[in-house]
Amino acid sequence: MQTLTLPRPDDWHLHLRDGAMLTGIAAETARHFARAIIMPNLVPPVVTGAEAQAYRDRILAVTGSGFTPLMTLYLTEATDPADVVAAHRAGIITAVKLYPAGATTNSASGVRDFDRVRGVLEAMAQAGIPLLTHGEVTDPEIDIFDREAVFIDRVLDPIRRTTPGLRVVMEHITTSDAVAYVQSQPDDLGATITTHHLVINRNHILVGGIKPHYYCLPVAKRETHRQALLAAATSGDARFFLGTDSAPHADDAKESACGCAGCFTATNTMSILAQVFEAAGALDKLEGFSSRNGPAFYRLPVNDATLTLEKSDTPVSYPSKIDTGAGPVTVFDPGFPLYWRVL
Ligand SMILES: NC(=O)N[C@@H](CC(=O)O)C(=O)O
Ligand SMILES: [Zn+2]
Ligand SMILES: [Zn+2]
Repeated sequence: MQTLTLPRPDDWHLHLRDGAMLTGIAAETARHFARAIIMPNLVPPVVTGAEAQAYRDRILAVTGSGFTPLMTLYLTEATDPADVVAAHRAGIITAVKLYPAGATTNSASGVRDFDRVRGVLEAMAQAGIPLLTHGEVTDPEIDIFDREAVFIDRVLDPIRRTTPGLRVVMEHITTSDAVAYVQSQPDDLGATITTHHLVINRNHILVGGIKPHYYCLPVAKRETHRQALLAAATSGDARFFLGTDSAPHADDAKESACGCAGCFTATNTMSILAQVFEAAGALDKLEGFSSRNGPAFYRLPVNDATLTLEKSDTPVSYPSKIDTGAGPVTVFDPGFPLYWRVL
């Protein structure tokens, strides 16, 4: 029996939601991951240090202390730089999240005019607080498949040039353009890659009928982009690390005439990744991607605890849905059987 033991992985981009959904899904992550960067796009969003602290307490009440939620603030044009710096200094927050207004789920309170957050970004650069970006422009003229590449040119690169020292994570990258941009920059820039973007391309969403459970933002691109993401994730380059962007929505909100964006992958992420990395001939690179590169970027220790995966001869079973008090949530289906089981 083949086994693989890793330092316990972390998830550097995760949606846990709140209330009944949080209660129903938090264990799916806490079972395998030691820490996660918790996205702040609740309704209403997590914008102050006090709100982040209260949200952290609600998460810990569900997970218990074996899991460490690393909190983020949702950047708005009214964000107070002093509050951000104080929350960071007090150990309440790890990073700040930039959503262009209207770019994705619950982003209406995000940023419209990037000049209006310059003061916050400068304070973050000085204090060493990373900025996490949902990297898509919202200009209706720009095709949805081009929105990430245009964001890099029009928004991200100008922000980084005018804010020296600002550490940035490009979240959930989906294009070869983003991979190339990270590779061209110094190591104050990192990027998370999701599990699902290593598995699906846009055909999975659209061929043979529309598949709402494969719809997320940024939307999956053509196959050449998936291959670029896979090459980056398996390259050993420490600037690329796992952020699942596991984003639960109740099935009735996904299977709708206007379905929500988000794939829920917490349950089977580690099994899928082991399989994908093995198929790419890079099983030895999984440890860096899921357990070492993220802590290195965030200047945190690698976890002492471990996680062991075992390869079976027969496919492992996992639930197709998680029942939550907020309704059932469909678990991402990679479209192939999984043989790696987390022990
Ligand atoms: N990725 C998604 O498609 N959805 C996320 C938001 C986000 O990460 O952009 C969500 O909150 O549902
Ligand atoms: Zn996003
Ligand atoms: Zn997300």
